[in-house]
Formats: sequence, structure tokens, C-alpha cells
Amino acid sequence: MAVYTEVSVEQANALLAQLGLGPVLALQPISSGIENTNYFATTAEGEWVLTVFERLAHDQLPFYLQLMRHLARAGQPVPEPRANAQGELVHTLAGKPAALVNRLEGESLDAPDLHHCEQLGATLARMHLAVADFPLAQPNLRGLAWREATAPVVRPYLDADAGHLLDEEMAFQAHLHASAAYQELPCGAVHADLFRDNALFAGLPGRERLSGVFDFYFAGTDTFVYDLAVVLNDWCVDLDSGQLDLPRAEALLHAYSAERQPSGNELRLLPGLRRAAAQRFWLSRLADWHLPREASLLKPKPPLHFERVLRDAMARPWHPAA
Ligand SMILES: Nc1ncnc2c1ncn2[C@@H]1O[C@H](COP(=O)(O)OP(=O)(O)OP(=O)(O)O)[C@@H](O)[C@H]1O
Ligand SMILES: N[C@@H](CCO)C(=O)O
Repeated sequence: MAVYTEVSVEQANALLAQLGLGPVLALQPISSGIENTNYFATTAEGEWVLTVFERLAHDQLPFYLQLMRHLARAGQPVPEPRANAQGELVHTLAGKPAALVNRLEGESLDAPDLHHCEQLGATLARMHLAVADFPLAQPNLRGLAWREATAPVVRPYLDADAGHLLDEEMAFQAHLHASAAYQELPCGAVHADLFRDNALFAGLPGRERLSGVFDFYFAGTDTFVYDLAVVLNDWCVDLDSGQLDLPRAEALLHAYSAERQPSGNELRLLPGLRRAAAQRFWLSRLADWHLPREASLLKPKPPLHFERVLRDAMARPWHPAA
């Protein structure tokens, strides 16, 4: 369980009162997640998720919370942050920034099938369309600059073969990001971490509907095709081998394209962006694995998986037809 900050009922009640909500009837720490402290809170008004931010500072949060509110109000299945009487979305708990959002129903899926990938692809495209009038911008804090800074920190923990792979990929990504084709890619505020554990599905087994997507705390302004690559690398990759599962990838992209048709340039650069996305999570998992922060109980995710996703994306690039 990644509970970095213990929250008492008294502390939760004080915050809920500021948000116009009654006292907590139940407060339950959430075991999954590795970035923030999360609790489910029940009040007479409903079910909520209380997040205490462990890495992000107060002034970084308005971008994420306003993006969630923008998407929720545009009809997207995204939790809406609750404001206080002053209209602020960022609150304080135990001296740290905190937020309260409505709890979505359903469960995340360990093994999404074609039907789930289609729903996620369509929702991703609609979110990309819905940010056209979102006024805030913030760089992706796990973008190329972060990767270039992190690679030398984790490289000493790699064997010679993996170290060589990392060097080769850094050079490739620098070249890709400097290209004219990359510079022309359409951008916007994207989730940038929309893994299968950041979406919930509700309904009867085999007929589940996507009830929502959450955990926008790695969102940033980046290319839409990078966001699509992050999603393909998780929803459509075989977790045992790290290989792309073509039927799922094709189903997801087809559903995405029915809502928002990617340009020829976006499709041409998708293989390189899949490598960028694989490298981003390889690096963050390496950092969490070798340089862990203190926590009550922390389950870092294995970095090797994304090394294999990267190797597969290099060895068997998927070039979808326009
Ligand atoms: N709005 C919500 N509705 C329902 N459940 C939620 C909601 N937000 C979070 N959760 C639950 O809390 C868990 C942890 O949330 P989240 O993934 O945001 O944590 P995190 O520490 O930021 O995680 P990560 O490691 O994925 O970055 C989720 O797996 C989900 O079960
Ligand atoms: N989705 C990430 C964790 C949060 O960034 C991973 O699976 O490594």
C-alpha cells in the first residue's frame, strides 16, 4: 500500500467541512497507486476520493485539476474536483496539497479485450478533441528534458546491454524531437499516463462500459500521438512478453480514428512515439526501483517490462495504414 501520509478522520472532516460536505462516515486508505496518498471517503452526500499529493506542489496542481474539471464539464467521463467557498480546487491536508473528487463506479481491468480497447480508444479521441478550448498549458514533466536528466541517474544500475539500449534510444529520441515532422504534430493537454489501472469499467462481465478515467497528475501539453502511444503500449501490449498485440492495437486505433482521424504525419511518427513512451516508463520505473522514496508499504513496478516493450517497438515497429 502506498500510503505516504496518514490521514485521520478529524483531518478529513476539517477538509470536508470546507467543501460543504458532512462528516466522514467511512475513510479507507487505497492500496493501489505509487505516486500519491489516496483515500475513499463516504459522506451523506456521496462517495469521494481524497488525494494527498506527495510530489506535486500547490502551484503545480491547478493545471491538472482544472483540466479534470474542463473535461468533466465537457461531458467526458472524468472525476470533477470539488471547490471550496472561494472556488479553489487545491486544498491543504497535513501540510500538503490535497484534492477531493467524486468517486467513479466500477473496477479496473487486468486483461482488457478488443471491446474495452475500442471504448478506451474512442474516449481518448474525444478527450483530445475536448481540450481544443482548454486555456492552460504546462509542459509534460516526464517529457524529453526529464528523460535526458533521468537517464544518467539510473544508468549505473543497468548492465552493459541495457545501458547501450538506453544510450541508443536517447540519441534516437533527441533526433526525432528535433525533426520538422515532430514539430508539426498537433498538441494539447493530454493525460500521458492512461494505463489500464487508470480507467474503470462497470457492468456485467463481458458487457462492461467504461465508467471513467482518472489520475491526471502526469498530464501535460504534449502531442496527441504521444498520448496515443502511451495508451497503446499498455492496453495493447502482452504483459508476459512486452509485445504489441495487433488485434487490440488495431481495434483501439480504429475506434480512436472514428472520433478523431490522425493525420498522415501522426501515423508516420507513431512508431517513434511508441519508443518514447516505452522509454519514459522504463526510466520512471528504474528510478522508483533503484531510488525508492520512504513509504509505509511501497510496491514499485518492474522496470524490465518497459525495457521489453521498447525492444519490441524497435524490433517490430507497427506502421498503421493511413
Ligand atoms: N475518482 C476515482 N473513482 C474511483 N476510484 C478512484 C478514483 N481515483 C482513484 N481511484 C482509485 O484509487 C487508486 C489509486 O489512484 P491513482 O491511480 O490516482 O493513484 P496514484 O498514486 O496517483 O497512482 P499511479 O501510481 O497510477 O500514478 C486507483 O487504482 C483507483 O482504484
Ligand atoms: N503508469 C505508471 C505509473 C505511474 O506513472 C507505470 O505503470 O509505471
